Amino acid sequence: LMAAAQDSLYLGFDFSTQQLKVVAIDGDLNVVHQNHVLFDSELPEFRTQGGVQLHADRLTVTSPVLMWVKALDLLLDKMRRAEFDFSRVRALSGSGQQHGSVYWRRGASETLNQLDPDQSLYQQLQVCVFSVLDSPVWMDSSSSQQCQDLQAAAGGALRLAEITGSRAYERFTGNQIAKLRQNRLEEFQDTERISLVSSFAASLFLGGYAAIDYSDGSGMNLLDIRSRTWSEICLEATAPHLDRLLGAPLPPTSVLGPVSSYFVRRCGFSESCRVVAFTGDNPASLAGMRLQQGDIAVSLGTSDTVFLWIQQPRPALEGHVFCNPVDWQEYMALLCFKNGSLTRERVRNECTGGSWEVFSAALRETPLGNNGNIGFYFDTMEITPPAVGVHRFDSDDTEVSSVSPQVEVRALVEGQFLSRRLHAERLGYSIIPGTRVLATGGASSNKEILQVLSDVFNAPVYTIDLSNSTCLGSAYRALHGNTLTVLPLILLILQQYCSSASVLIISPDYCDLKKGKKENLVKEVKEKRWNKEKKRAPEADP
Ligand SMILES: Nc1ncnc2c1ncn2[C@@H]1O[C@H](COP(=O)(O)OP(=O)(O)O)[C@@H](O)[C@H]1O
Ligand SMILES: O=C(CO)[C@@H](O)[C@H](O)COP(=O)(O)O
Repeated sequence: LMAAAQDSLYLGFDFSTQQLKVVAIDGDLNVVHQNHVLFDSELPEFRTQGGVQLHADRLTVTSPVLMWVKALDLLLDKMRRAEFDFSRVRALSGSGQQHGSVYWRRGASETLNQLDPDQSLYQQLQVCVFSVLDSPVWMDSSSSQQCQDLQAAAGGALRLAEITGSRAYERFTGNQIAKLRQNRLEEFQDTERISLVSSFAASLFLGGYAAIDYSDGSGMNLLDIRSRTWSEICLEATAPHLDRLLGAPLPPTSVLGPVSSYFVRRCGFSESCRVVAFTGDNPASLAGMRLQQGDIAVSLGTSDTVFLWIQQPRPALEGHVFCNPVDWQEYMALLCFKNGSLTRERVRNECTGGSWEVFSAALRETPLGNNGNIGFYFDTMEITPPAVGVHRFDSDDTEVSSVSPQVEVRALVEGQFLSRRLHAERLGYSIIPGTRVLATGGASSNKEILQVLSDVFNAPVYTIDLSNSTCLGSAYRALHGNTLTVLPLILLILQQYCSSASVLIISPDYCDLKKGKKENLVKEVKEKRWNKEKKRAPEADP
C-alpha cells in the first residue's frame, strides 16, 4: 500500500489570467512536474494582451473561451512530450481566475460527453458548443447599471453584502449575466448552462457539467454565503430561473466523479482518476499556503490580492467575504487590486528598459520612504479604491507630473503596498507582533519587491519555494479529496505535514526572507506617507 501511495500523483491546474499552469505532486507532496502555456505568446492567433481583450468602450474585458480550450490541448501535449505518466494520477483538481463566466450552448453537454479521443478538444468544441465566445473576465468594469439594479433589489449595498459577502461589483458574475441577458438576449436564450472559469475547466475533465463550488461561487453576488444556497432575491433580480442554468453549488472538497473516457483514451489517465471540484485561484492559493492565525497572504499575480482566513463573516462595503475553500464552514476575506503586475510591468518598461534586474536595482538604490515622494498608479479603473489615473506627490505633498525613473519605481511599489495595508486595516486587520506576511504569485520571485512589502507592513515576509501556491493548492486539494474517500493512509502522511490551521496545508518550507523590523524607517513611511494616501485616494463609493 505504501508503494502504491508513493507511485500516486496528484495534479493541480490553474486557468489564470495570463496563462494555464500545472503542478504534479507525488504522495510525499514533492513537486515532480511543472508546466505552463502562456496565452499571448503561445496562442497568438487569439490576439490577447495579458490574456484578455479590451473592447472599444475601454470597460468591457473578455477572453476567448476557445483559447482556454486550446491551451489545455497544448498543455497536455507538452506534458506528453515531457513523458509525464498520466496513468499514475489518482486525482486532479484546479482553479480558475475568479468571476469569469462561460456560456454553454443548448446541446453542449452531449458533445462534452461523447468526445472522440482521436481529435483535440479544440477541434471538437470550436463549433456550436459555446453560445458566447468572448467570456467576460474579472477585469471587466462595464456592468455598473446592473450593479445598481441588484443593490436596489436587495435593499441596498450593505444588505447585499450581508447576503452574498460583497456589495455589487462589476466583475462579479451575476452582474455580468444580467448584462448579457439585457444586451444579447438571443445568445442568453441559447444557453443551457453557465459555468465559472473554474467549473468550466472541471467540466472539460469530467465530460459533463461540473458544479460551482461554494468558495468561487461566493464571487458572483448570487450565493448566500451563510446558507450556501443561491439567494432567491439575487437570482430573481439577475435573470428568471437562473438556478437552472447554474446548477446546485457544492462544497469545494467534493469529488465530482472520474475523469472522462476521452482523457483516459487520449492521455492514458487511469479510469479511476478522480476529479475534485475546481475553485477560484485565490481560494486555491489559500489552500496552498500555511496560513496561521494573524497571518496575511499577499498574492502578486496579474491582480494583487490580500487575503485572510476568518472564522466569522463580517461583510462590509469594501472587500469580499468568500466561503473558505479548505473548511467550507469557515470563511476567507479578500481585497482585490486591479493595478498589480501589469502596472509594475508598464513602469518597468518605461523607467528601467523592460528589465526586472534594473527595476530591482532601483529599489535597492533608493531609500525607504523615497525621500518623501510617492505615487498612486491606477492605469485602469481600480477596484480598491474605485479610482483612475496616475498621481505623483513630492515631499511637500504637491502633485508633480514626473519624477526620476528610480524614484518612480519606488514611488510605485511603496504606493501599491501602502494601499494594500491601508485597505487591509480598514477591513479590521491589524498588524501585531508575530504577524507574518505570506507572499505568492509571479512577482513574489522578486526579493527587492518583497523587501518593500516587508518594510511597509513592518513584518517578516515568507514565500514558498514555488511562487505558484495556486497550482500547489489545487494539487493538495486533489490529494485531499482523494484521501477522504479512498486512501486513509495518505491522510496520515498529510497529518505529519499539517499545521493546526487546516488539514490541507503541507509544510512547504517557507524561507525566511527577512526577520527583524525596521521600525525607524517604517515610521517615516507609515506616519507621513500613510496620511497622504488616506487624503488622496478617493473613497469607495457605496
Ligand atoms: N522578477 C519579477 N519581478 C516582478 N514581477 C515579476 C517577475 N517575474 C514575473 N513577474 C510578474 O508576474 C506576473 C505573472 O504572475 P502570475 O502569478 O503567474 O499571474 P497569473 O496567475 O495572474 O497569470 C507577470 O505579469 C509579471 O509582471
Ligand atoms: O478578481 C479577482 C479576485 O476577486 C482576481 O484576483 C482574479 O481571480 C484574477 O486572478 P489572477 O489571475 O490575477 O491571479
